[in-house]
Amino acid sequence: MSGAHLGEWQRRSFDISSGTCAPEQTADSYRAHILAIQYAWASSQLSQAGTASLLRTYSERYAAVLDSDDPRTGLNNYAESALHLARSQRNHSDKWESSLTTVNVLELPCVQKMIQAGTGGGKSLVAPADVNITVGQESRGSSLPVVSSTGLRAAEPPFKPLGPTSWPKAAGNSTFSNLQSITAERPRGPEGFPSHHNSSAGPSGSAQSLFGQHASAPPHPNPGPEANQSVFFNSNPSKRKTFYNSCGESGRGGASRGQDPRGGGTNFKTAREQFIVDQQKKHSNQPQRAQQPPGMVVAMGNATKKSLGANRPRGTFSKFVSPMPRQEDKEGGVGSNNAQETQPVDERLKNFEPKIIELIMSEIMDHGPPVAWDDIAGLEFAKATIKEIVVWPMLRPDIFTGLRGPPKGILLFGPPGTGKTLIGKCIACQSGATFFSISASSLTSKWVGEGEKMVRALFAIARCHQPAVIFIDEIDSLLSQRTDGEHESSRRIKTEFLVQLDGAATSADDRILVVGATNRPQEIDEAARRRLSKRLYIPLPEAAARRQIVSNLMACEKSQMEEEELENVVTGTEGFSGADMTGLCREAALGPIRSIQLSDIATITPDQVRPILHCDFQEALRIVRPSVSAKDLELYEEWNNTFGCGR
Ligand SMILES: Nc1ncnc2c1ncn2[C@@H]1O[C@H](COP(=O)(O)OP(=O)(O)OP(=O)(O)O)[C@@H](O)[C@H]1O
Ligand SMILES: [Mg+2]
Repeated sequence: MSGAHLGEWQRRSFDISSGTCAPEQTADSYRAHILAIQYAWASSQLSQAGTASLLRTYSERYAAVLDSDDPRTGLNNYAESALHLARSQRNHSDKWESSLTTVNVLELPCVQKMIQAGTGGGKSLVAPADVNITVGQESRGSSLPVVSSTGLRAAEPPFKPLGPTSWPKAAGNSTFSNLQSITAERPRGPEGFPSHHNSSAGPSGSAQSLFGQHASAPPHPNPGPEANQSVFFNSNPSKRKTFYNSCGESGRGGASRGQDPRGGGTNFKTAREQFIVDQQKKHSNQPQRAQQPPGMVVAMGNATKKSLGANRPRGTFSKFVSPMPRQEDKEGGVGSNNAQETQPVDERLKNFEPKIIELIMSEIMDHGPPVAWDDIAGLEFAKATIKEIVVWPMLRPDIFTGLRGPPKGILLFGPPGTGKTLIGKCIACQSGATFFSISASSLTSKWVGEGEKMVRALFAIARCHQPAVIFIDEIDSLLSQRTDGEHESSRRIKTEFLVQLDGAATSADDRILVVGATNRPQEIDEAARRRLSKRLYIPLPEAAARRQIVSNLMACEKSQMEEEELENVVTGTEGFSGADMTGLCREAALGPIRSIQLSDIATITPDQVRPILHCDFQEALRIVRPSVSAKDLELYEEWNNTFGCGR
């Protein structure tokens, strides 16, 4: 042996004999030893005699560790699994009596029918395709069909009195197939499936295993009492119980186990099946977490709105769900297990850390109250453009192809409080696309150093859930001009974002739209500006829009205002943003409360509160001022004239 091998050998021996190893480590070391010996022999480094002697020594030591039932020195895992197997064996002392008798089998209408068919020229009752079934063998010296271990016993030919000649010529398999097919086609009911059909097939002896496997019929996905009425009428209660247990478990755990034709040995389960069964038993009494919370899928025409984060709904309207995985989820509870099985992780996401995918998913917008286009006052041009480039292409991708293809990036810019975020919410509700709402600050600050991974994962997930809209509020903080002094990590995020945007823009097949919103369009990097090719100005609301905002808000309150009074409010709010208008209405709504005597405030009923009047608005107008200055407006107008896509 070379010096290197010898050194390794000695180190392992020392590891084992040092006495500080856990039994698992000792067993591992011995296993490694044995492998090394085999390897050395295979590469002619050890003689055969030496190999045999070493193997014997180490195999014995290895076995001693495995078999010892002292938990400090041994694993005893063989015993554990053997005991487990022994425990799960079915009870053979469970007496079984067949209720099949010669007489009652012959009385079966299906048998009668078959006999008639047989005597009537051997015409088969079923189409040949239906007869392609696995059935028992023919008993020697007789043309009677018999089922071997899974059905009628060969030792007791049940139709003896008739004699072989009374049976149709179609011997063996097809004859019995007829019996099976007829039985399967008969209407189910007590007389259709009498208790005669008792089986020795063991716990999994469902109707199908009783008669062999029907190849042309798919297995019942959820074998239940209805699908297995032959057992329902089994006279032996403990047999029935065993059957139902096995059926229930196979229905949930292993898809086809209930139809296992192996008969007696079907109690065997793989470790995974056993685990699932154990988990089901454990959780069967616990309320299951809703698989699909309300609002998770909203059908929009022929498109579907998937809210991926809806597994953990947020917002004031939803129940609090802890962000920490629940114990049963950790344990691989039934719900989570099923969910994992039914929603396999997309191939394209396999290179991303689950933590990052989870973070992106949890960032996906929870819509809260739905926003309709009519809820957005004014902004007619922006709304029409967005409908044209977002909603319709999402709904009719077949029409919006080639030059009509929608842009891959939109920028909504304008003064604060003009409804940019509101438009984002509306797109979420109305487009029928998977909507990702990520605030730029969460990408830049929350996971320092993870930012570019997040961006990559975000686009990868969006690609898996097309059509998708990625809405990035305050996009200026993500895509501001790159400067020399900026932090390396934010520069990397920007670069990654631009790369991804380019990818989304260049791939014709991808239906991913990035919508950015900002009130600082000047700060956006020129490369990003180019990629957000449709730049829509969201201006301050015009008079009609301001009127609509006030009317909409007052419609929900008790108010009394004449048309001229409303007009007066509208003219008095020139330069107000949508948010300012909302603020004004809130202030005015407090007017009636302020007019209540302090002594009455504790006792007054809601209907005794007077309606909101014009004077309340006049009062409110003294307090609420517009938040956007004329100078700011000029900047927006200028930027719009230079880079905007509006009229
Ligand atoms: N056009 C509008 N129609 C109806 N309500 C509006 C409109 N614009 C603004 N609002 C009201 O103002 C609130 C704030 O609007 P929003 O958050 O969309 O503004 P924003 O443009 O995103 O502002 P910021 O640039 O500061 O983020 C909305 O919740 C809504 O109540
Ligand atoms: Mg906003």
